[in-house]
Formats: sequence, structure tokens, C-alpha cells
Amino acid sequence: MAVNGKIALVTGAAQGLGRGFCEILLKNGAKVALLDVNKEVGNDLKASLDKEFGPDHTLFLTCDVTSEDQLSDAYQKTLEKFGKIDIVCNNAGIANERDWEKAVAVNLVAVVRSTYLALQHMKKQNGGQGGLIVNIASMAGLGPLLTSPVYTATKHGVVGFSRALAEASEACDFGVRLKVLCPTFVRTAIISTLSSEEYMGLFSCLHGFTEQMIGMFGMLEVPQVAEAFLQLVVEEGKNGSVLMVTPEITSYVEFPKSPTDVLSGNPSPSAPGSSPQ
Ligand SMILES: NC(=O)C1=CN([C@@H]2O[C@H](COP(=O)(O)OP(=O)(O)OC[C@H]3O[C@@H](n4cnc5c(N)ncnc54)[C@H](O)[C@@H]3O)[C@@H](O)[C@H]2O)C=CC1
Ligand SMILES: CC/C=C\CC(=O)/C=C/C=C\C=C\C=C\[C@@H](O)[C@@H](O)C/C=C\CCC(=O)O
Repeated sequence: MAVNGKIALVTGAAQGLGRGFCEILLKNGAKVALLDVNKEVGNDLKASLDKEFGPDHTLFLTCDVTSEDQLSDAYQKTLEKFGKIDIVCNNAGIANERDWEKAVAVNLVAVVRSTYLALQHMKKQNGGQGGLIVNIASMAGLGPLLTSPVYTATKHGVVGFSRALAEASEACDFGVRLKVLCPTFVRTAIISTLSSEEYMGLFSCLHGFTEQMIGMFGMLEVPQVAEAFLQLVVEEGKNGSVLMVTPEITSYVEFPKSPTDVLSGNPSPSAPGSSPQ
């Protein structure tokens, strides 16, 4: 999808990766609705972007994505301001294994809700022009991050939900594509929470393991991930694709055609249909 002239909505836009995604969209000619629960940082970002791109290219909306009313209202205000929504990036996310229900609410429930709101406004059957939804997961959406079981669950959920809905959207001819971004560690505020007692919850005994993982997978900078995000946005087709981003490589993930493709070669003798050993 060409970005120039498009209207985008980004959640968690005030800082970190969300800010990076907004800036690269604006640099490529889009107008962006910036949604974030942090009013102060969001207003500061809006003021900064107004200086660089002009006041009419962005709209900041204070929005807690876990609130159905606030999210729906933000979509409505975006449509009132810009007339349409072509791209949605569900980026807002937290890491918190102690208040894990909050993490589920932000990282998964809100992503589903925002995706469905986007679909409602974009799909051709509702008079929409189609569009693209990019959901931000993580490498922890592709494999278990043992320091963060609930975070892992939410990100696996984002990957599975987005891939399934992409297939459903194609089957229903909604005209809406879905894609997923799975970065490894990125130097943002979320990293600083990883060693905090609040984040670690049951797993404070694993402090130090995160440093090992960062050593193993490296640390990305926001601009690197923003470039990968732009690649996802501009690349035509690839509905349901999942893009992994590491310091060494940015590449699409190849999933097995069927879950049975990942079975080991030695079925249990008790397994139905298995031949006796
Ligand atoms: N930083 C990293 O290492 C990685 C981050 N991610 C994902 O990238 C996304 C962005 O994370 P970062 O930029 O790193 O974090 P960040 O903490 O720097 O930024 C997150 C933004 O989301 C906002 N936010 C949090 N809860 C919200 C809510 N309820 N409603 C609205 N906005 C809310 C925050 O105010 C903040 O502006 C998250 O989904 C995260 O899981 C994925 C892989 C790696
Ligand atoms: C908890 C949230 C922290 C930061 C945000 C974030 O999403 C960061 C994710 C970064 C990396 C996730 C890595 C997940 C790896 C899993 O696949 C593990 O199962 C891999 C474990 C070891 C791999 C061993 C090897 O590759 O040699």
C-alpha cells in the first residue's frame, strides 16, 4: 500500500515503537491519529510533530485501549477529522507478570477489539475502501520467553488471531489485510520494566535471565523496527504474513502448512492410527 495520502491510526503512539511508526508514516506522506493513555507525553509528541509536519497532519487522542468506549470514541474522532482510516497499527503493549490480567487486557483483548473496530470501518461490505491492519506482537509471540509466560501468551495470541482473521477476511472478501510484526528486544521504556519487581512477579528468581536473552538476541533501535514496519505497510499482498525483526536479519516467518507438520517422527504407540513399534 502506498503511504502517501493515507490515513493511519496508531495505538501506544506517544513513545517507543509507536512514536517511531508514526514518524515514518508521516515522513512518507500519511496523516496519523496518535492514540495513547499518556496524555502528557502524547501532547508533547503532537507539539513536536506539528512543528515538523504541520498541525493538520496529526491528531492526538488520549485513549486507554482497554476502554471499549474510549477506543470506539477515538476511532469516531479520527473519522470525523480525516474522513477515513486506511491503516491501523495496534501497537500499545505492556509487560507485567504481576498484574498479568492488565497485560492480557492491553496486549490481547484491546488488540482484538481495535482490530474489529478497524474491520468495521474498513470492510467493503460496510461501504469501506478496505485497508491494512498491522498488529505488533514480538519474538515472544513465536517462542516461549520463560521470564514472561503471560506476555508470551498475549503475543502468541496476537499472532494466531491475526493469521486466522487474515484468512477469514480473504474468504469473506472484506478487502482488509492483516500483518504481524515480531521484533526481538528494542531499546524502549518497556526494557527498563523487565528487571523490576513489579514486572517479574512470580519470576523474580529469574532476574538476570533477561540480560542473557538480550545477549542472545541483541538489542534493536526503534528506527530499525520502524523501517521493517514500513516494509510491511508498503509491500502489496502478503495478507497474514508475519515479519520477524532481529539485529541480524528481517525476514518473513514460514509457518508449517498444518500443525501436524511439526509432529516428531515417533508417535506414541497409544496414539490412534499409530503402527505398533
Ligand atoms: N521494546 C521491545 O523490546 C519490544 C516491544 N514489543 C512490543 O511493541 C509494542 C510497543 O512497545 P514499546 O514501544 O517497546 O513500549 P513503550 O512502553 O516504550 O511504549 C508503549 C506505549 O503504549 C502506551 N500504552 C500502554 N498501555 C496503554 C493503554 N492501556 N492504552 C493506550 N496506550 C497504552 C504507553 O503509554 C506507551 O506510550 C508493545 O506491544 C510491545 O509488546 C515487541 C517486541 C519487542
Ligand atoms: C517481556 C517483554 C520484553 C520485551 C519486549 C519483547 O517482546 C522482547 C522480546 C524479545 C525476545 C524474545 C525471545 C523469545 C525467544 C523464544 O523463542 C525462546 O523460546 C528462545 C529461547 C532460546 C533460544 C535458544 C537459541 O536460539 O539458541
